[in-house]
Amino acid sequence: MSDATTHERAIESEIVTDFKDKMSYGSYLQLDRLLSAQVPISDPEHHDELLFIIQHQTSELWLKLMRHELLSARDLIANDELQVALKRIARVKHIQRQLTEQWSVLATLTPPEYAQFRGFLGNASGFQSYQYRAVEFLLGNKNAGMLRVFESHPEAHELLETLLHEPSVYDEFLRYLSRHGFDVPASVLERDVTQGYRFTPELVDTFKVIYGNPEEHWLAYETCEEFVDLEDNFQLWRFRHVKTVLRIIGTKRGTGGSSGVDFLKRALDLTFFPELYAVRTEIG
Ligand code: HEM
Ligand SMILES: N[C@@H](CC(=O)c1ccccc1NC=O)C(=O)O
Repeated sequence: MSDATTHERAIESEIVTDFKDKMSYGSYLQLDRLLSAQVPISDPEHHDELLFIIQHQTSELWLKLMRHELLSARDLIANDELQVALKRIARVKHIQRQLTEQWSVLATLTPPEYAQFRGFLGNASGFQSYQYRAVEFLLGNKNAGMLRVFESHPEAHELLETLLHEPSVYDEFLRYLSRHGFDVPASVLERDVTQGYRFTPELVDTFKVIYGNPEEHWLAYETCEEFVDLEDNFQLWRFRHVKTVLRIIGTKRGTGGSSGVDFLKRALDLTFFPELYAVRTEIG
């Protein structure tokens, strides 16, 4: 009998079923480990805590891939392989979209539901996400003070300490531009990369040259626009965070000790690539 008649798909005889001595889907992906890592702490267990845990764990997995891609993009730029770096950045932008879209799943958590298990979270907070901080450092939002919350987590502290002392993707792009004949002040090329990036007016003129003749500087021009996309996407994630927090806890203080939404909103004023925005005012 055909599948259409039985409404049941026949399992083909060649399909492999014996995994005693073979690698399987679950063993390759270490699913036993992955799927035993969701451990609610509310007592009695609250139905919605699993949503809360999985929302964070999936975010951390995407952040892991984002770190991987951004680190590679930065090193490719340093190696003058800008075209390949753009491929990495294209993937990062899709990851950012996933991260931003997934706020809608958590937004189904209502204030009374969250209030029933928030107390169990103690002082745990996303502020202590070392991967989020790693991504911010890679994009250039350096802040040595952020390392303090990782003093009791040596691996995270070391990772962030390393990234703090390394150039960001933007630092490497500016060095690339200098190697390729564009004017980049020595103060930028030799800057202390552990410090937050400072707006440099001379660079706006450099970007004016690129934006004034895209055909001639196509690769640099495309990279500038990709960077603006990265920042735009990052801000969209921050905005959705603020709005989700507002609808779930209003203006309560955060479990991490901050003022809450007001503190989060201040991040919306930060920019990774200030000259790429400043140049827009100068065009036309
Ligand atoms: C019910 C859901 C959530 C609430 C109420 C919430 C609330 C907050 C608050 C109030 C802060 C400020 C720090 C503090 O005092 O705690 C914060 C920071 C943060 N949260 Fe969330 N959050 C939620 C979900 C998430 C999720 C799903 C993620 C994804 C990983 C996340 C990532 C972060 C990050 C990275 C920070 C640091 C932001 C910064 O430094 O600007 N949060 N959150
Ligand atoms: N800061 C949140 C708590 C929170 O969202 C959270 C708690 C534990 C693990 C991750 C969290 N996510 C983001 O801040 C709050 O104040 O309710």
